[in-house]
Amino acid sequence: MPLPTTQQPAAATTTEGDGVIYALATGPVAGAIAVLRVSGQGCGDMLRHLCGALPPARMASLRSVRWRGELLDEALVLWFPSPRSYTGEDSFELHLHASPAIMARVAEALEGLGARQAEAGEFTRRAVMAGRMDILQAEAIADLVAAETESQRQQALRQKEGVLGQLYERWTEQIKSLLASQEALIDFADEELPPETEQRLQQALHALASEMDAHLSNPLGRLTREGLHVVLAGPPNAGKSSLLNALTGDDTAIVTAVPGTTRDLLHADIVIEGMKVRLTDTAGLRTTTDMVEAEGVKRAKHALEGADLVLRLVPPQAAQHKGSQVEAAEDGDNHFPPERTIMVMSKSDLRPAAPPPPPHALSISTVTPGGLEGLKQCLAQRVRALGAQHQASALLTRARHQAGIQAAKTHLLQAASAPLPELRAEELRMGMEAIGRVTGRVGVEDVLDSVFSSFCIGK
Ligand SMILES: Nc1nc2c(c(=O)[nH]1)N(C=O)[C@@H](CNc1ccc(C(=O)N[C@@H](CCC(=O)O)C(=O)O)cc1)CN2
Ligand SMILES: Nc1nc2c(ncn2[C@@H]2O[C@H](COP(=O)(O)OP(=O)(O)OP(=O)(O)O)[C@@H](O)[C@H]2O)c(=O)[nH]1
Ligand SMILES: [Mg+2]
Repeated sequence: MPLPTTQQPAAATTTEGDGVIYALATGPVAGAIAVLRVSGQGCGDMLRHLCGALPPARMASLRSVRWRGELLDEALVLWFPSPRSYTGEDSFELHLHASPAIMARVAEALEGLGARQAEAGEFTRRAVMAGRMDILQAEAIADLVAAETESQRQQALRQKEGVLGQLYERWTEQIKSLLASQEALIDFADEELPPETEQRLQQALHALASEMDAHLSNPLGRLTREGLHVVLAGPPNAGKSSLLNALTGDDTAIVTAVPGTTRDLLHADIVIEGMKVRLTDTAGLRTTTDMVEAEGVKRAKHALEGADLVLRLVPPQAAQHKGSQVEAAEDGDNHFPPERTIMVMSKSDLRPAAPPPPPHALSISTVTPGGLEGLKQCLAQRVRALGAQHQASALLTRARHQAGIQAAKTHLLQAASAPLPELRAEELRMGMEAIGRVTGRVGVEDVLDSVFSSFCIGK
């Protein structure tokens, strides 16, 4: 249920740390209890107004919530005086009976006392502004609230503990000390640079740049957040849509005996070994004069390019006529990236006498019980291998981080090839700034809006 909105337009009242905000922290009114969160300078007076004397700090107390002489609810009340609260400001929580009628009246009372409804992420935004967490930890809270899989939960908690911030902080400190050495050279410009100092600087810069490279090229953070992109592709009628349905356990995709049934890309998420896997069903690859189907084939080829893994379905006829120019041309061999493709011989029930699948290929059937076991195990194996590779490392999860660290690396390499200490110092400063933007040390105001726009109200 939407709470009554404030009188003023939200945008005009958004000043950091300004005013008392409230929000339902427990999402749409449902279940037995709803938690209303309130934060901001002076909210203790509001709590006194509603419940009489302030309850003991950080302890649950049962109180009557009254407004203008009327009892609104019996609630559990938590009072968090500044600075020991989530936001760092005076805050309180009302654990109310979850009913739309109670919510509406308590919201009305809070607004009567001068509070306004919080914007998305505003509590966490205030926590960042109060220096209680950095932007990376705030993003981690958004990830934690949205976590659907075990790997997402673990990633978010690690980042919330600050592992990513600590890594970036260490890099910043290292760059800072290199910067200090260059600044010392600027101050004593007439003295010759000893060759071993020059060598040490080069080593340090390249070591740092390659550490950043390893971090940038580790895909596990993105895979955890977005899911492993697995694309099902192959000629028409190969059984792609049937496989999608079998893996998800429902009938998302239309299946018919007519080749060319699927045209749009169809997405469905499953979880394998605690990892989100995004399956994409595609139009069968063939040359066609049908405009609609041709568009589908184009999209299918595009999906193949962005795939982390491709399941290339090969139906029985195609396997038998392998090498026949018709099939080869229609199937578009060159669209399958070999290192990311698993060959899947489909409809194995129709070829009981067929020779065993070629090495590295799997054989499946969507109509025989257990016909998918091999494929499922193969996918699970891939996911496990990914996870084991980078168990405890600080993972880069967002394009925002990618862009910042990439820029920092570029500045380090430019510093390495710059001929003068002044130029090196400038590149090093820009490198530190690029990392600072990722952690929020630099230009925090610029990134706040984009970071918090994806939050839910009440966080
Ligand atoms: N009812 C309720 N449950 C919740 C939250 C909440 O705000 N309210 N949380 C919201 O995210 C999470 C817990 N995180 C929290 C983090 C810090 C503080 C806090 O008040 N910190 C103070 C006091 C610490 C203390 O008492 O020792 C501090 O760090 O100074 C509260 C909750 C999940 N569960
Ligand atoms: N016997 C047998 N038939 C299958 C199997 N998988 C799919 N089929 C049948 O093959 C036909 C085509 O299946 P689809 O899943 O629609 O094939 P598709 O690859 O999605 O086809 P397009 O969307 O046209 O590209 C349907 O009649 C399915 O019932 C299988 O494992 N065994
Ligand atoms: Mg299909």
